[in-house]
Amino acid sequence: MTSSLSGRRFLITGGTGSFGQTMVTRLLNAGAAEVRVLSRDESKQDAMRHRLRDDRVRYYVGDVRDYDSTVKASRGVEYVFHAAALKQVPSCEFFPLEAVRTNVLGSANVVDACERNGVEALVLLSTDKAVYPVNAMGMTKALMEKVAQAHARNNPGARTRVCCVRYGNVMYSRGSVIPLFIDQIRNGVPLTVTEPAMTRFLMSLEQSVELVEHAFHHGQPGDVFIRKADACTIGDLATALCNLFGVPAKFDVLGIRHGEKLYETLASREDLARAEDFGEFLRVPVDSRDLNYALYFEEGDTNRDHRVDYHSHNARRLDVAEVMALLRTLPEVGAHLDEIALPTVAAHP
Ligand SMILES: O=c1ccn([C@@H]2O[C@H](COP(=O)(O)OP(=O)(O)O[C@H]3O[C@H](CO)[C@@H](O)[C@H](O)[C@H]3O)[C@@H](O)[C@H]2O)c(=O)[nH]1
Repeated sequence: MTSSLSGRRFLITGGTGSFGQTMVTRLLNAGAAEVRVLSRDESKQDAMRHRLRDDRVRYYVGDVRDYDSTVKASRGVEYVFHAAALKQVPSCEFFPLEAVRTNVLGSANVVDACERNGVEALVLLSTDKAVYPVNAMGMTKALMEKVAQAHARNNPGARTRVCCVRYGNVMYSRGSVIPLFIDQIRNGVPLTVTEPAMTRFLMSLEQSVELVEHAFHHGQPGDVFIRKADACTIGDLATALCNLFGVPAKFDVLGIRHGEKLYETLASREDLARAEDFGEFLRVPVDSRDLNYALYFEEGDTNRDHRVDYHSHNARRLDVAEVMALLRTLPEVGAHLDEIALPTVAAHP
């Protein structure tokens, strides 16, 4: 990816988040000429500015809900990664219209602004929760995928190549369960496990960035790219963390929260009927049949009946030892482990 990024100009919406910060650093290291960050929170931008100290990064305070913000931020850039979203499941359940405004209408603003400004490629970040969605976050991300696909289908001569990526839980992302469990371990309280048998796909931040890079290089208009991943139960994840920190595994079992599923689906059987398998990645091309009624109603899809969805209950399941090994590879977990391994320095009298 390095050579093709060198000298190019990028925009990352939601650029101060976990994904955004990793992507910004990667683009700078690859020699990007300019990386813009569009986000709402000026203080997070300020913290990032101080941390990076790189003139190639430009900060735009704004909101994807405001079309004007997206037009201004994407003017003159060649590539856009759209990560800005409302992504906490419980809060989207209580405020679904807010999720519609950011995840659906905001994403449509980004698509339209890119097209208007002649951006070459736009990659939108989706989630496994968009497949057979049961919660407002997943439903709005599913609609975001539809907005991207409709742009491709309705505009064969489009200036912007728009595609999506879909992935599962990113380990140690902000507000997610792993940092929460580590806090609970450090505070000596039982871990609040919702449902020990619940499963989730596990992915590192680096792997999510690689997926976006893959889509950026290989995506055709309307594609959805999926990265295959291993899964584990939440009970095993909690046990693995307790084992790593050398504390007994004690849980408070809370029960499933608002809008949660027992397992997540990365690719539906409908996706798999059209998907191309590239080993680590799946490419699901847009269903490009047009709205010609004869074709729409008479030319059915015969290829999906015997397929099984790809979900976190039937994906490769990591056991406790494997989850421990995976957690050890995360720099943030390593830092916590180093901290507790440090010998205590005797206080001066
Ligand atoms: O106190 C807690 C909090 C969570 N969980 C469980 O841990 C798992 C992961 O939870 P969390 O880290 O909050 O992630 P999700 O709710 O699965 O959603 C995350 O993962 C999605 C990808 O599937 C992203 O799109 C979302 O933005 C992100 O919040 C779930 O099974 C939860 O039920 C607990 O057991 N105890």
